[in-house]
Amino acid sequence: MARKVRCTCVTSTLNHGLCPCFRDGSLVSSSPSEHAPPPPRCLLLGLSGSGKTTFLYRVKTGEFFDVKPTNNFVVEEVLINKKGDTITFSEVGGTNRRNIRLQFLQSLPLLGISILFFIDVTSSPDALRAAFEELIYVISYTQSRGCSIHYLGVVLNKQDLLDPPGTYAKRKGIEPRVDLEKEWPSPESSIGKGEELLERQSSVVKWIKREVYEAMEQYKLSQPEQLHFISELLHTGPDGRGVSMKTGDGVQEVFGRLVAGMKAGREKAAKRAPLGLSKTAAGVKVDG
Ligand SMILES: Nc1nc2c(ncn2[C@@H]2O[C@H](COP(=O)(O)OP(=O)(O)OP(=O)(O)O)[C@@H](O)[C@H]2O)c(=O)[nH]1
Ligand SMILES: [Mg+2]
Repeated sequence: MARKVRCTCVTSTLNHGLCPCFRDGSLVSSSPSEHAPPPPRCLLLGLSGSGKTTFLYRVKTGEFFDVKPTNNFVVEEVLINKKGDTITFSEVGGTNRRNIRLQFLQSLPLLGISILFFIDVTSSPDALRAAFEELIYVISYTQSRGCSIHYLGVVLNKQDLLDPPGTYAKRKGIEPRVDLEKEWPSPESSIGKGEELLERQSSVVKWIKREVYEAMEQYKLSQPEQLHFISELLHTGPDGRGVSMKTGDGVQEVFGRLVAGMKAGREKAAKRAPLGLSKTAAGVKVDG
């Protein structure tokens, strides 16, 4: 039965205490009709501190908020067009132990989902490895449950903190955290030795991308219907921009790609699936 609840998320703050949320695994919907299909859903996943909540606030309000680590999970509905269509984002906090995330994933109907997976590009190589492991775990876990991933966007966030000379961080007066020349990337031979410094920045991205593809091959995982590395936005030089939830650069592009990718992935999956497989056993239409 559709009902509204009072909670403390951003939507409720903006909407007089009312919002559509999953609480304790049960669907609470503000749809006008309880028979209307639920809005497409996207999981926001990634290690703690990678920028998931910051993204959520950005797309919800257009503003940057300095947020605290997420306990358990947060659910927000975000408008995608003037017709009033929405996406429901579910952020699973990265500080929790994996079994909490597992429980959350288990509570969702999983026939087809979309995921934005956040990676902090300034992480140390060890932390990046942990992020890859988590990403591979998420892909293999969803596939082991017979669920296809309609869209997977890997968001390489915090590019404002990379520090090639003359690029974004310096122009904006942001204190760079990673000096690419000195610290990053050391992933051994994968980075061409004689490269110009500015090119090394995009090498970081290439390295991340290659690692993910290799791991998927190693574990024999199927490709998601749509897979984007939100990395092409990383341009260097005087007009360089990056993906940064802090500065807001690339946020619209991430969102736009997600919306288009979810639609394309869903259509691709529908063509492939035999009739009738778009419904769960409980008769709930799974969308997005
Ligand atoms: N410089 C910079 N800081 C960012 C960016 N995105 C997020 N942050 C900061 O990184 C910290 C962690 O961001 P969150 O959005 O809480 O990260 P999260 O992935 O939701 O973390 P958990 O909820 O613990 O899983 C916050 O202090 C943010 O302000 C970015 O693009 N650039
Ligand atoms: Mg969070």
